[in-house]
Amino acid sequence: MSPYRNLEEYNIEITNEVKEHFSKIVDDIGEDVTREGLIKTPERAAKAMLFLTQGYKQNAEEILKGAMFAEEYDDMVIIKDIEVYSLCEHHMLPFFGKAHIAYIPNGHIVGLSKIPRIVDVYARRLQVQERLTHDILECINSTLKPKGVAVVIEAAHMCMMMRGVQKQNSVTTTSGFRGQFEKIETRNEFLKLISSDLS
Ligand SMILES: Nc1nc2c(ncn2[C@@H]2O[C@H](COP(=O)(O)OP(=O)(O)OP(=O)(O)O)[C@@H](O)[C@H]2O)c(=O)[nH]1
Ligand SMILES: [Zn+2]
Repeated sequence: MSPYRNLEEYNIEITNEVKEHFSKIVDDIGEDVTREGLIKTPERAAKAMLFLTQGYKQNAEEILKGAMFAEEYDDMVIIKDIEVYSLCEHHMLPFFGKAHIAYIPNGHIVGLSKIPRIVDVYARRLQVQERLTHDILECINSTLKPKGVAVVIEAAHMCMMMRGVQKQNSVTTTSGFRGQFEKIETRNEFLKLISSDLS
């Protein structure tokens, strides 16, 4: 089975069930679900929600294992500014921002696109930013077994912007470091490179 399962493979019964729930929500908030503009809304919302949570059906380890190549390169590899869109598990509202990821190979490198792909696998679930950071970190660490891995995520949370505390400019930064990145010099080099426009 492809590790990149997507919407086309979604179970029609689940889509219809989620659609019925959205229909009820539209009704419960006082809207007219039969109004022209809203007729297809429960179905669209169901498909959007299933798309945004498709990570539960995907396997990040398989994605990484599918493109690991033996290579004697033992310097830092950094992929920065990877867009992240996730849903906070408390309010099911989006949080979004950027992930910066680095690893130091240990006999194997990985296809570059696979790093953003595994970010999406873990982001497309109900998450907290801390767990998202650690899920990505542990997946790379246990699958690629590099000499070191680092993950930094900077994100804004709609549940803190549109409602609740209503702060528009706060950004949450989470990070995780394993192996050689636990050494302060290596970690600082990574942090310096992700803050530069030239890395
Ligand atoms: N640590 C962490 N907290 C998060 C994340 N996303 C949302 N939250 C927080 O989850 C908390 C849930 O707190 P509750 O008091 O149960 O919910 P609430 O009454 O809606 O809280 P307010 O947002 O303060 O109105 C809030 O403080 C949110 O800011 C996340 O990724 N990580
Ligand atoms: Zn929230």
